Amino acid sequence: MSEQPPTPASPNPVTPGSQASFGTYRRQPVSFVRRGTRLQGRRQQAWDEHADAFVVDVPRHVADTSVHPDYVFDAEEEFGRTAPLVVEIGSGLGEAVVAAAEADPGKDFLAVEVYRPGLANTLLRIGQRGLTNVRVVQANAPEVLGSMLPAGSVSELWVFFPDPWHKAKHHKRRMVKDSFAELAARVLAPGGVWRLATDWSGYAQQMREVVAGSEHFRNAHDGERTGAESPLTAAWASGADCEATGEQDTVGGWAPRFEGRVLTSFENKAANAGRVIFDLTAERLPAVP
Ligand SMILES: C[S@@+](CC[C@H](N)C(=O)[O-])C[C@H]1O[C@@H](n2cnc3c(N)ncnc32)[C@H](O)[C@@H]1O
Repeated sequence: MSEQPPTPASPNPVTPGSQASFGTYRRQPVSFVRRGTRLQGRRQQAWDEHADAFVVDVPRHVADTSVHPDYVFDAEEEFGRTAPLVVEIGSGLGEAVVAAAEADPGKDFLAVEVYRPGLANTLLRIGQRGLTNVRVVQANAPEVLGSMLPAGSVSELWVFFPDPWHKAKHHKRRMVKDSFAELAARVLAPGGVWRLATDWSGYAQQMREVVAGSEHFRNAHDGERTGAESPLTAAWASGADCEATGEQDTVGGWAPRFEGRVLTSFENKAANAGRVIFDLTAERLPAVP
């Protein structure tokens, strides 16, 4: 755990349940809804036992999930070593990040999540496994990527099963959009990898377009898995999450399932509901001089 960061010169007051509860944050749409923050039982116990060691204590700005723009995370100080840093955005209950940290002790992991009970669950798992290479932060992801993490400091960025925001009027609240690709590009080192997964075909197509439209990324599986091999063709055949059109996906670009991603309860539910899982892998290109 790093030392307490310097108190910002003129911090705005923290406003629990502020704009974020209404879907905006300084007029920007946010990708989450506020859910309960109260902890009980084993989660409260895990928080009490492990928060000091594993929760990154960030100074806040406009809300209790915001990050003060002056605060910069120092991974070397935090972990006490230099190692590749993997960041998972929207880590939920921590199943994926904790399993990966256990499997790969040579890397450091940062779980970013706004949902406090999810983070408490992550702490519980960290404690059960005695891991030292994971930290968690309760914060709005775009702020973590926009200012908290130093530019080029991340080797892998994971966004697995972000909230789909189905209705067209809510699409602006989706996390993965052009502006998010800019933030992802900011934190990833050249050659770094952005991994994405979703169980919603419409969002999968949006993700594929975001990657294709960004000058900072190359789809590592461009043109692969078209036609009968494409998960999109499968989704269009099944009609599990969209109208069954029987069309063929001629674009492809889908990655094989990322073997470092364990099957979370969330993904399991999606698969049980018959939805197809989409993986995408984007490689951070070197900056254009
Ligand atoms: C659908 S869940 C998926 C959780 C996990 N990745 C999994 O696969 O089980 C999406 C998660 O993203 C979190 N989330 C949504 N918007 C976020 C944001 N702006 N910053 C941090 N976390 C966010 C939600 O709280 C939720 O836990």
